[in-house]
Formats: sequence, C-alpha cells, structure tokens
Amino acid sequence: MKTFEELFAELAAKAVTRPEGSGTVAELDAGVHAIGKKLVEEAAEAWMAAEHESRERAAEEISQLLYHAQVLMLACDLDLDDVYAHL
Ligand SMILES: N=c1c2ncn([C@@H]3O[C@H](COP(=O)(O)OP(=O)(O)OP(=O)(O)O)[C@@H](O)[C@H]3O)c2ncn1[C@@H]1O[C@H](COP(=O)(O)O)[C@@H](O)[C@H]1O
Repeated sequence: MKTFEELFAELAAKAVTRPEGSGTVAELDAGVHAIGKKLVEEAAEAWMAAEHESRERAAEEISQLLYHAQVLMLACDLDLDDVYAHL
C-alpha cells in the first residue's frame, strides 16, 4: 500500500530514470492526448464500478483513476503543490 504522495514521488522518479518496462514511461512517451483518453476511460470505469459493482471494485477503479491523473500531471510538468494550490 502507498499514499498519493508516495506514488507521485515514485512516478516522478521513473519519468527521470526511465526504467525499462515501466508503464508510466510508456504512457508519458505516448503523450498528453493518449494519457487524457486513458484518464477519461478510467473515470468511466470508476463510475460504472461505483454504480453497479462492489465497494472494492470502486476502490480499485478509483485508484487507477488517481494513477492516471498523476501521469497527466507529470506530462504537463505539474507537481503536487501546483494542484494542491487549487484545493
Ligand atoms: N498504480 C498503478 C496503476 N494503476 C493503473 N495502472 C495501469 O493502468 C491500466 C489500467 O488497467 P485497466 O484494466 O483499466 O486497463 P486495460 O485496458 O486492461 O489496460 P491497457 O491495455 O489499457 O494497458 C493498466 O495498464 C495499468 O498498468 C497502473 N500502473 C502502475 N501503477 C503503479 O505505478 C508505479 C509505477 O509503475 P510502472 O511505471 O509500470 O513501473 C507502480 O507502483 C505501480 O503499482
């Protein structure tokens, strides 16, 4: 288990070190348009899980939504404070 902040630190490091086999690096290379499509897809899956499936499935899909939101932040050169400033 990891926190939102710990995941972001991990992804930010991977964006720099670019380890082989990283899905994050592959997504970043695919670009903002592809990441945005994935984010919307995960949002829809989170909605469907919340409305039609279990709490556990909703939690799983929401975790994937948060992951893709973080990848989009990295693709836009945003860090957590840039986002937290609007909360
Ligand atoms: N938390 C996540 C995470 N959540 C979701 N995903 C990816 O998002 C996609 C969501 O799965 P779906 O079942 O919705 O999608 P799918 O259609 O089956 O998958 P695709 O065919 O689209 O890839 C999968 O491709 C996952 O790899 C994640 N990929 C990575 N992480 C974490 O990010 C960190 C870095 O990962 P790597 O960059 O891959 O090393 C690690 O700690 C991982 O646990």
